[in-house]
Amino acid sequence: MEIKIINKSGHALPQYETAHAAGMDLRASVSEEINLKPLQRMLVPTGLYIELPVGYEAQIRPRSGLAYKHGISIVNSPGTIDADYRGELKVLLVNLSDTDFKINNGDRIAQMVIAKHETVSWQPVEELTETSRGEGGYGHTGKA
Ligand SMILES: O=c1ccn([C@H]2C[C@H](O)[C@@H](COP(=O)(O)OP(=O)(O)OP(=O)(O)O)O2)c(=O)[nH]1
Ligand SMILES: [Mg+2]
Repeated sequence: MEIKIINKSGHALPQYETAHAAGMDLRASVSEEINLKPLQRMLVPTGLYIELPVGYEAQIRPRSGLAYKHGISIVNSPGTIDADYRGELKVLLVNLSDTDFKINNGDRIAQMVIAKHETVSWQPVEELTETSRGEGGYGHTGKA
């Protein structure tokens, strides 16, 4: 499937890094180095604008390497890009480590997964179908 994209990033288009990867890495498109302090969050631009087909979304997810090695995550993970959004794709990074983290133009800061989604309507009712789980949750299975 082809998706329309405008690339103002100055970098190559996002690509799958391996044959069967689910996500494409997103690069920072910034004019100067960013210094993300501990617990600081920042909306980092990518210079990319996409036109998703109706029925699709894009999810902006953290990269596990950055998360593990540097505590870099995404505040609203997974970020949701709606099919009718025409603005610049941005990544809401947060530094969960206790040291500064520097981001340079072109660094791969996140990954994006394109996914199908349903659009539903509600059927208001008074009762829901019974199940053995019922209202149990939050670790209730396996208890005596
Ligand atoms: O990580 C993200 C999340 C969102 N967006 C863009 C695309 C998305 O379609 C739009 C709105 O996102 P969302 O619905 O998560 O934010 P909101 O706070 O509900 O804003 P709005 O009232 O504009 O929907 O912002 C991004 O660029 N990056
Ligand atoms: Mg919204």
